[in-house]
Amino acid sequence: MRLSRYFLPILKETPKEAEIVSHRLMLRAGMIRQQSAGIYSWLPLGHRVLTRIGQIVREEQNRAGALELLMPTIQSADLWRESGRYDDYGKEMLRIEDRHEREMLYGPTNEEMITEIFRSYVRSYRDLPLNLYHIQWKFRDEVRPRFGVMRGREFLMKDAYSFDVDQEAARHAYNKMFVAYLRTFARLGLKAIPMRADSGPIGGDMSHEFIILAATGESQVFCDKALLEMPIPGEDTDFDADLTPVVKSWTSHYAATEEKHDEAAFAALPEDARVAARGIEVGHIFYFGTKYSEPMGAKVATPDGAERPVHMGSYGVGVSRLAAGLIEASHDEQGIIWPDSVAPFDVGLISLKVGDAKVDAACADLYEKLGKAGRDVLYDDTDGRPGAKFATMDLIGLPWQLIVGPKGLNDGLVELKRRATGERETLTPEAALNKLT
Ligand SMILES: Nc1ncnc2c1ncn2[C@@H]1O[C@H](COS(=O)(=O)NC(=O)[C@@H](N)CS)[C@@H](O)[C@H]1O
Repeated sequence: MRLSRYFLPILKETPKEAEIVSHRLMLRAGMIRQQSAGIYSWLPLGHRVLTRIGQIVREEQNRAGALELLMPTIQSADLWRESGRYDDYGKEMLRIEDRHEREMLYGPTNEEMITEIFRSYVRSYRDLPLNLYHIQWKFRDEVRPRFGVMRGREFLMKDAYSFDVDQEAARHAYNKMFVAYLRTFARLGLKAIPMRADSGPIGGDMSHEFIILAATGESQVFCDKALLEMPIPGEDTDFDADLTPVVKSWTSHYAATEEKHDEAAFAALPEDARVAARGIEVGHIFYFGTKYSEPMGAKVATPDGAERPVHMGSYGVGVSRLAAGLIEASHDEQGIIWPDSVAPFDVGLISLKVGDAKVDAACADLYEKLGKAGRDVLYDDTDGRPGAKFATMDLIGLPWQLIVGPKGLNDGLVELKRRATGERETLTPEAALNKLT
C-alpha cells in the first residue's frame, strides 16, 4: 500500500480526553475515531488490526472444533423474557421499538438466541457435542464508557456456546475452550492468565477470566509467578483427548481476581512467587449447565430414552478490547509495538528522497518483491521530512522499517530497523529481502 494513496489521519497532538496509553496511541495513530460515547469507527489502520486479531481467534476456535455462524445484533425482547433476563439485565440493555412497536434490543450477548437456534433443530444426544460461535458486535449501555475501546458501548466479541448431554461432557467442552484460549492469547503475543472468576449476569458456577497484566488494567489480580512461565499447548493438541491434565496444570497455581482473592492462600506462597498487578480481562468462559436450556426447553433424547435439558457453556473474547490490550502490553515512548502476528502491515518501506531516480527504483523493486513474497508493505512514498517519516512509522508500530536513501544506495546499501528492539542493520537490498521473506 502506498502511503500517498492511503488514509492514515495521524494526530500530532495527544488528545486530552485520552487517559490511558492505548487510547492515546489509537487516536494518534489514526486507528479509531469516536462517534459518540463508547462508540467508535475503526479507520483503515485500526480495521486491519481488528481483522487480524479476529482471524487468529477464528483459527483457534476452529481448531478446537467450534463451528462459526453469524447471529444478528438486533434481538427480540420475547426471547429474553423466556430466560427471565429481559428485566434482570437492567439499564445496560439498549431497548428499542420497531415501526410495528415490537420490543427489540441490541444484543449484549447471545445465550438466549443460540439456545433458540439449538432447540429448533437438535433433538438427540447423537447430535452432541456441539459448539457454535460467531464474531459479532455487541451493545452494552455502560454507565461510564472509558479508556477508548477498552470499555466501549458497542464492541466486537467472539462468543461461543457449547451444548452437551451432561455435566461431564460439558466439562470437556469447557476444557477445549480453556486450551483454545491459552493458544489464542499466546499467538497474539500476550501472557493471559486464567483466573477463577464470578459468573455475574451470565450465570453458572464454573468460570474463568483470562487476564493480561498491564499497569492500566481495570481490575486488581493476584497470581503465582509460575503462571507467567507455563508452556502453551501446541498446535498439534488433540482436542478429543482428555484435556483435564492441561487445565489442572494451569489451575493448580494460585490465581484470582479481586472478587475471589484469598489473602491467606496468597501469603502462603514464597515471597518471590507472589504477583499482584492490575489486569485487563480479555476473555471470560462460563459453564452454566441448564440455566438457559431448562426455561427455554432445549432438550435432547438421552441414551436411556429420557428427554433432558442440555448442559451449556459460553465463552467470550473481547476482540476489539484486545486491540487496546495489545497496545497496553506492547508500546514505548515512540508509540505502538505490534506483535508480528497482528501488525497492520509487516514492513514500513521508507523512501528518504522521493523523486530521486535511484531511490524510487530501489523502493519500487523492494515493494514489488516483498509483495510477491506475501508481505504486507506500507510504502511511505510521500515527500515528508525523514524525521517525520520515522516518527510516524514508530508511532504506528510496524515490526520492520526498511529505509532507502541516496547515500546508502551509493554504497549499494539500505537500512533495516526492528521496531521492537530498535536494532538497526545496514545491508544490501537482497540481504534485506532475505531477512524479511
Ligand atoms: N464494554 C466492553 N467493551 C469492550 N470489551 C468488552 C466489554 N464488555 C466485555 N468485553 C469483552 O468481552 C468479553 C466477554 O464478555 S463477558 O461478558 O465476559 N462474557 C459474555 O458476554 C458471555 N456471553 C461469553 S460468550 C470480556 O472478557 C471482555 O474481554
